[in-house]
Amino acid sequence: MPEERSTTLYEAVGGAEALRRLSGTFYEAVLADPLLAPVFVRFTPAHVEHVAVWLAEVFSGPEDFTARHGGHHALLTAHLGLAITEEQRLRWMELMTAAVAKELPDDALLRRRVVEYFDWGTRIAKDVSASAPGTDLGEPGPTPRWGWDGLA
Ligand code: HEM
Repeated sequence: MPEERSTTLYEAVGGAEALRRLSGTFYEAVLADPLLAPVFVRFTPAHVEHVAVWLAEVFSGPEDFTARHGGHHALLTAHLGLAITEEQRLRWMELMTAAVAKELPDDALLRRRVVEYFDWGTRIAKDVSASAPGTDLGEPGPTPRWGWDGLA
């Protein structure tokens, strides 16, 4: 079994600092993209930090998104009403895959698992985005965890 499997994905990507860089590089590209920029009209710099904190928790780092930012329910609610198209989801994936290649360690399995998380997560964001703002999402359960074997 490779040594990397004994660490969390959070540790393997390089922790909070690496996730902040990933998020920053990604949103820089998003805001310059003609297909995605219109979806992010209400973007603020806090978004970069919130996404990094979310990813840290998903990859088994500190559980700060749950403690401070409303947890899984708030994450899903943020996407209500955005009406994300498949074309937009694919562009999001393209830009995130490029950001992963630029900012994360040169480790093929690590990068594959991270990109697989984004593929899974963007499908959920797209599904949720088809519902109107204010839709009752119920209790979605705890923040999902993604590891070396995918969804935990
Ligand atoms: C794994 C996939 C995704 C993750 C982890 C994610 C994460 C997040 C987080 C943490 C927030 C809250 C930010 C804050 O509170 O400042 C957020 C909001 C948002 N997300 Fe995502 N997101 C994903 C997919 C997508 C996709 C595919 C799109 C559109 C193509 C999208 C568009 C947005 C927008 C526009 C907002 C801000 C909504 C507002 O203006 O209040 N997200 N996302």
